[in-house]
Amino acid sequence: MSSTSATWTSFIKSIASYNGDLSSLTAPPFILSPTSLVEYPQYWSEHVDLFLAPNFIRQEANDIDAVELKHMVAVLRWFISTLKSQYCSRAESLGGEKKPLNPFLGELFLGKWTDQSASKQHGDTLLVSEQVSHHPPITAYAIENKTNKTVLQGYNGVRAFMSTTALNVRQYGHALLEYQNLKETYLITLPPLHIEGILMAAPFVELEQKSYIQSSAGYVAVIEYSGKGYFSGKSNSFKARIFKDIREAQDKTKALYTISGQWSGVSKISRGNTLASDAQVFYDANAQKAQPLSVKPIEEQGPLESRRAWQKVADAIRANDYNLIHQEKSIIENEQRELRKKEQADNTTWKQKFFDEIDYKSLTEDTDETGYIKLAKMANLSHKNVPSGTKQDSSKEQGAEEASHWRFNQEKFDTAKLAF
Ligand SMILES: CCC(=O)OC[C@H](C)CC[C@H]1O[C@H]2C[C@H]3[C@@H]4CC=C5C[C@@H](O)CC[C@]5(C)[C@H]4CC[C@]3(C)[C@H]2[C@@H]1C
Repeated sequence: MSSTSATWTSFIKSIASYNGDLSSLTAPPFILSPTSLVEYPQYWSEHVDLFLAPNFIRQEANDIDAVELKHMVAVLRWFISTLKSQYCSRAESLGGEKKPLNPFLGELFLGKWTDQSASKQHGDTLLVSEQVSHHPPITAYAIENKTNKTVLQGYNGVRAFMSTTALNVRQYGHALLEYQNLKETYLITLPPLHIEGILMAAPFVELEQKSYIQSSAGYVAVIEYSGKGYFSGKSNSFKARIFKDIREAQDKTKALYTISGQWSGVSKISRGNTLASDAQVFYDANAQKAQPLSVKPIEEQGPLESRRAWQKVADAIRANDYNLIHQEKSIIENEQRELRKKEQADNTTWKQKFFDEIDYKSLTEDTDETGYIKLAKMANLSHKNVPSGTKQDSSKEQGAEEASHWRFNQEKFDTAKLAF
C-alpha cells in the first residue's frame, strides 16, 4: 500500500468520528487545495454573458411569453451555467475535489471580468468576497456590473456530517440577484450536496434534493438534482420546472417549461410539463468556455488579500511539503490568535469591511430593502437559520431561531475605491 493511500486510510478513520466543523480536519497534503474558500464566489459569474442576458431581452411583438417569463428562463440558464464552475472546477483542474484553505476572519478576494462581448455592452463586472465570520466560517460576496445596474449579492456557510461513504454538506445562506433597470429581483437558494468517492481518495461533488429561484415577478423555478454515483446512470443530473407561482408549483402538470439533463453537460428544454422528443438544447456546459476572473498580481495586493496572505502556504502545498505547510499555516493561525486576543483586551471586535450583518428579527416585508422576506414568502421558504431552501413550516424549522443575514454595503464598497 503506497504511503499516500496509507495516510488516506488513516485520514478516513479520523473523519469517521468527525464532528461537523470541516476546518477541524487535518487532511493529508495531497487532498489540500492551494485555494482559499474565499475565492469560490467567483464561480457565480464565469459566464458573464448569461449573467447579464436578461438586460438585453425585450418583449417582442409576436411573443407568446410575458417578458418576465423570458427573463426567468434566462436567469435559470445562467444559474445552471454556474454549477459546473462551482462544483467541478477542482476535479477538472486538480483531478478531484480538494479541501480548500480555511479563510481567516477579514480575508478578502477581489477580481474583475473585463468586457469580452462583441457589442461592448457589458462593461466590467467586479467581484468582492470577504470572510465575514470565522466561527462558523461564512463567506459574503457581491458581483456587480454597474454598466447594466446588475448586482448579485449573497453569503454562504456550510455544515457537514459523515455518512458511511460520503460527506454530507448542507449550505446556509442564499443569493439575491437584482436587475435594477428591469426592476426585477431573484432569490436563489443553495442545494444540499455530498462528496462521494472519499473511500477511493478521488472525491467529487454530487448535488441532491432541490433548490429554488423565485422571481419578484412571481415566476418560480424548482430544480431537482440527482446523481447516480459511479456505477449506473448519469451523474450531475437535474430536472427544472418553471411555474407561474409557487402555488401552481404544487402541481407538476402546470409547469410552463421543463428543462432536463446534466448541469455539467447538455440539458434540453420544452414548453409544458414533459420533455418533448424534439426538445431544443437549453444549455451545453462544454460548449461555452468559462471566462476566468482576472486578479491583480500578488505584489499589488493588500495584506488581507487571499493569494498574498496564503502565498507561502499555497507554494508549500504545491510542493507537497507537509512540514512547510504546517509551519507556514501556523504563522497565519498564530497571527490570528494574537489579533483576537488584542481585540478582547481592547474590548473591541473585528469590523467587516463591505458587508453588514442584518438582524432580521426586527425587519418586516416592508422594511427589508432587499426584498428578501417578500421573495422568501412568495416561495414558501423559511428565512430562519436553517439550511438554504428549507420550506416554511417544515419540520427542519422547528426550534430554529430567526437568522441574521449578511448584506452588501454599496456605500462602503464605493468609498473604498478598491483597485481591481
Ligand atoms: C471528509 C473530509 C475531507 O476533508 O475530505 C476531503 C474532501 C475533499 C471532501 C471535503 C471537502 O470537499 C470540498 C468541496 C467544497 C464545496 C465545493 C463547492 C461549494 C460551492 C460554493 O458556492 C460554496 C462552498 C462549497 C459548498 C464548498 C464548501 C466546502 C467543501 C464541501 C469542501 C470540503 C471541505
